[in-house]
Amino acid sequence: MFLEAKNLSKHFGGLHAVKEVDFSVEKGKINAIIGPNGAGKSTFFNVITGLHRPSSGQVIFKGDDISKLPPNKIALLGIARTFQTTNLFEQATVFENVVVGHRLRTKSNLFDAIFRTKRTKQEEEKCKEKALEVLHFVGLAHAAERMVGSISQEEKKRIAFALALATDPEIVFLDEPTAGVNPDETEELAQLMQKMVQKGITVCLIEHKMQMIMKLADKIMVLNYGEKIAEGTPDEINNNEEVIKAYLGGSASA
Ligand SMILES: Nc1ncnc2c1ncn2[C@@H]1O[C@H](COP(=O)(O)OP(=O)(O)OP(=O)(O)O)[C@@H](O)[C@H]1O
Repeated sequence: MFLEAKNLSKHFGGLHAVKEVDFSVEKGKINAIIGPNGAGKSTFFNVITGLHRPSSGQVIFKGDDISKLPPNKIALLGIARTFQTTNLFEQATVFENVVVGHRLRTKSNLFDAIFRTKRTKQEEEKCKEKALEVLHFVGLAHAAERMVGSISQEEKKRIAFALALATDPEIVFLDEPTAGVNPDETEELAQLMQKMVQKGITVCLIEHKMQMIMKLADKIMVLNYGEKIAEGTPDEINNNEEVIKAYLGGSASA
């Protein structure tokens, strides 16, 4: 098993945001989590990526229980994530925003930094190379020196992907990666996710855009009031009575 949630729950006081969810992320595939607003999707991501400790249950990555590890340790294992609202530095360049991603993999300490040791210089070079590589991958190399404040929403989404990729992940968790962009841009970001999978990275995303997710995902889990109500291929989800009742017939947006 690659990455697996086992009987995972997260409570906030009396509120069961995630309730006894079993889910395994398929390696090398596009895995999607859908569900109405407040269904627990982001909380599920937060528990898996270490932002929240689970109330009960486990997260197993390549055989090890990672449910009590802090986010930086989880990221070091090769699990990256993006957020719904990407917190980028608007007054810095695209390059400067992305270069920090790979610092996760560096070992320089305060001493190295103060005395600009060989190790620091080599590691800084590596971070710069990595930033250029991932900006190229996401199609933003030409915009490297532009200020983030002056670029489009779609380009900001690409920066979020680049930042996650700069950590050298095996799996990326993308929280609504196409929110706030138009249909053509949505299609381009979907292609970028496919390109990530072709590169050997496993993708797990939260998405509200149903048409897009039905075309893109290999596997879908549906959450409703914190509980998994269905799991399967897009076809299986499309034809699932409980899903239609809880979600597709209700607040879904195209
Ligand atoms: N830190 C928190 N403290 C208290 N309650 C929270 C916290 N985070 C989330 N919740 C609650 O948990 C429930 C699930 O929220 P969550 O954000 O995970 O849902 P979601 O499916 O991602 O929703 P959306 O699609 O609107 O982003 C909601 O009722 C929310 O108000």
